[in-house]
Amino acid sequence: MNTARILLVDDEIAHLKTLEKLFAKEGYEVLSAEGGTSALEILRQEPVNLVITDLMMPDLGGMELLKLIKTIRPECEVILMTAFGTVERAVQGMKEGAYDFITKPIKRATIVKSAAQALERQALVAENRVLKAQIAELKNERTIVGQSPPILKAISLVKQVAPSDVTVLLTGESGTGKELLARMIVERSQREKKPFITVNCAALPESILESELFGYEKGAFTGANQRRIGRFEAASGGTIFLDEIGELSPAVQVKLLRVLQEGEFERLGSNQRIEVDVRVIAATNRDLEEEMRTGNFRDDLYWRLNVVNIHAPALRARTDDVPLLAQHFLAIYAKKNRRQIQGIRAEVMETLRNYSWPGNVRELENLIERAVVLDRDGIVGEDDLPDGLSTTTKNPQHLSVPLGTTLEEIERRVIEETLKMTGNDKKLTAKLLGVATRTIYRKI
Ligand SMILES: Nc1ncnc2c1ncn2[C@@H]1O[C@H](COP(=O)(O)OP(=O)(O)OP(=O)(O)O)[C@@H](O)[C@H]1O
Repeated sequence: MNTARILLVDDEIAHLKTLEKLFAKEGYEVLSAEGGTSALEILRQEPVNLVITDLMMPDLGGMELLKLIKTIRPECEVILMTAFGTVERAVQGMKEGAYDFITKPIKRATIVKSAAQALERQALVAENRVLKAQIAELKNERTIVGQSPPILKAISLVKQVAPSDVTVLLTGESGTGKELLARMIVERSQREKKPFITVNCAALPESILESELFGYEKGAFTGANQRRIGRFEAASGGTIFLDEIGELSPAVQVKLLRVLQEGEFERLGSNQRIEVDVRVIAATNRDLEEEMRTGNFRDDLYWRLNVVNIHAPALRARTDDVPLLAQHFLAIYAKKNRRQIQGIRAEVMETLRNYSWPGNVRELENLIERAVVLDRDGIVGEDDLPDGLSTTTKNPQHLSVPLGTTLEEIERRVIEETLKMTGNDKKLTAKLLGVATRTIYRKI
């Protein structure tokens, strides 16, 4: 059953009746008018989604009617029906805002398809308008887009801790927006105008990382031709963001612990103490508690870093944010690439919602950028998605168990399947199942 309302306008009564039957059979609600004037009368009183009108009518022609509709009901779509000799006028009609024109004699399939597409565009435009309004509202949240409870919780914690100098540990999978959250903390802190230095601890080899962070004196090692200050000194008075903190070697962990505890360190090859006032924000996509247990990460450092923990939720745990984020990136990349794109087809949005997003927001961002560049018809459709995305789409998985299964067995399977779905992320699994992480460990 289609809930849309279609108004048919034609002075040829027999033709009008045929169309009435056709669209009623398709399940639409159908209204009809035997001329432009009475069509206008109906439009003034009734909500109508789509008008399908003949061009040549004695009282008020299709073109005039089109212009009036676009004035009084701009959201209403219009399809023009035209006889062979008047195609040029119909083309003119497209310029005036008609969705399509169809030449007589009219084929059933053609007109039904065109009507369905016009209505889809209308729904899309309406949905995009709502999303745009929501995004405008979010502008003062900087670029952190999302309205789902887990991201709102993260944002609210950010606001709460930003003004103090407390050390923050951001956790969450890769691409969930940890760096963005770190920037938001800085922007809302008293250190906003001071240096903000970011270091990706995984990007540098262990030997170089230590000298990058703490600097070195001339002659500290082969190739150290002159003194160089490290990132901690560069960040003095401001903030340092240490990304992928789980990758730190034991030696660097010790030095970092001392900076956090005493605010001091030495450059490589020097005995001189250097004092710094730096706020530390650290991030990791590893399970540091697990790393602690296996002896890869120092307990004392962990507790120093984890004064406040803010968790950036995986995108699959907040699928309600997918349309907002998709729309947000669409606006950004359409502008950047100077492309006019009206929106994203409903079925594509559904595919995106159901996908499991192992690369999280970063993956969604890349996907939309690609779609914007590839798109040729002004609407992001299935053809603009990478091959196989829909087939790899993972609906929130279901577990079916025969009645009579023991609760113990059901629990075991739910935990196993949830672990699989989250890529063995115990913390996320615990969150999804509403239990403490240690419960998951215990059950495993
Ligand atoms: N909530 C969000 N709203 C808007 N953009 C977002 C959001 N979350 C992430 N992004 C964007 O996604 C991309 C990845 O985010 P970011 O680099 O902050 O993730 P990350 O968790 O630090 O990743 P990694 O662990 O791999 O360093 C960035 O381009 C960022 O701007």
